[in-house]
Amino acid sequence: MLPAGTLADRVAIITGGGTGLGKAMALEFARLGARVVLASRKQENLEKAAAEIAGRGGEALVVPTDVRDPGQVDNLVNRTLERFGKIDILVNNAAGNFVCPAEELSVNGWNAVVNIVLNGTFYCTRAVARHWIGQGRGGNILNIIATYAWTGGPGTVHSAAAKAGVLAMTRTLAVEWAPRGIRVNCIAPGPVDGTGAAPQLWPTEEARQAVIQAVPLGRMGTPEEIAHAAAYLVSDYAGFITGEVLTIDGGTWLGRGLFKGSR
Ligand SMILES: CCCCCCCCCCC/C=C/C(=O)SCCNC(=O)CCNC(=O)[C@H](O)C(C)(C)COP(=O)(O)OP(=O)(O)OC[C@H]1O[C@@H](n2cnc3c(N)ncnc32)[C@H](O)[C@@H]1OP(=O)(O)O
Ligand SMILES: NC(=O)C1=CN([C@@H]2O[C@H](COP(=O)(O)OP(=O)(O)OC[C@H]3O[C@@H](n4cnc5c(N)ncnc54)[C@H](OP(=O)(O)O)[C@@H]3O)[C@@H](O)[C@H]2O)C=CC1
Repeated sequence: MLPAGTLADRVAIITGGGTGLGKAMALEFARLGARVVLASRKQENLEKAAAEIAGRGGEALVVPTDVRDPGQVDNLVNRTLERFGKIDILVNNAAGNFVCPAEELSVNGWNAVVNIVLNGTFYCTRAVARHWIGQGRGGNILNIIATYAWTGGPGTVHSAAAKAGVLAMTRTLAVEWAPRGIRVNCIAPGPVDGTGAAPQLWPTEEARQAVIQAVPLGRMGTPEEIAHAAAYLVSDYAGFITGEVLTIDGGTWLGRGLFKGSR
């Protein structure tokens, strides 16, 4: 666990910050001293998370935002600057997902997920980086992807394709903006319990157990485990890391040996 004060005086925008991993990251960043800006569509979720942060002595600004709309993203950046005067960290965490055979996926279904995950990440990234570059200062971007960005993800072609795009965006911008002092990294979580993923991806206990069976460490991850790693990557401790993917999946994407490693 990083010491309190690690993110002192930092201002962090976290998309999808009202629930799941986004909320866990917001709580952890606030514990470390950051002021956090929570952005997603549902004000009620954002307000609840902000109240929890305030209850622990932190400071959170709520800006209802649909990341698919570049105008709303500009508003997010402007509201953050009005309130805090600067931005240090952007976490592109917002996502949508559901399981659907590719041949049955509608054009709207494809667009709904790709627009949130790939386009939304670009709109937020561009808006924040334009500010940084205009000010001649650096910053930190963390993108939340998934291991099927490189393994493929049967049943989730929209999300897998979009996350692969975000991975390529991360590596591209890490190099393009390194001379600007902007670091760009990813976390690729494996299955994590207690978030909005559950009803979409493992809606029954049977489905959940089937997912756990695929994890060499034999359990799902926790939102807090992802949040601790996220805090490290956006902190000065990770100052020489850019363009990287930190996989936190209990060994899942590596698969199993044929003769050892079976549960
Ligand atoms: C070997 C096993 C290894 C296992 C390893 C597991 C690792 C886990 C990896 C997980 C990686 C990623 C996880 C996540 O991203 S979790 C995030 C989950 N959270 C959410 O999805 C919350 C937000 N979601 C939403 O807002 C919605 O679900 C949605 C994405 C659909 C967007 O909402 P919106 O209101 O904009 O969209 P609509 O409801 O109007 O729908 C748009 C079109 O999409 C079609 N649709 C919606 N749901 C489904 C479905 N379940 N099946 C098929 N189609 C669907 C909908 O019908 C609309 O299309 P049409 O207009 O054509 O009808
Ligand atoms: N949980 C898991 O097992 C895994 C999760 N991930 C990734 O982790 C991240 C967080 O997911 P998780 O916490 O599990 O799920 P959640 O459903 O809890 O989080 C998704 C968040 O995205 C927000 N969101 C969705 N659409 C939009 C939009 N158009 N504009 C702004 N915000 C939006 C939602 O808020 P609202 O509805 O208010 O807009 C919600 O807070 C995602 O990137 C996901 O792909 C990756 C691998 C595994």
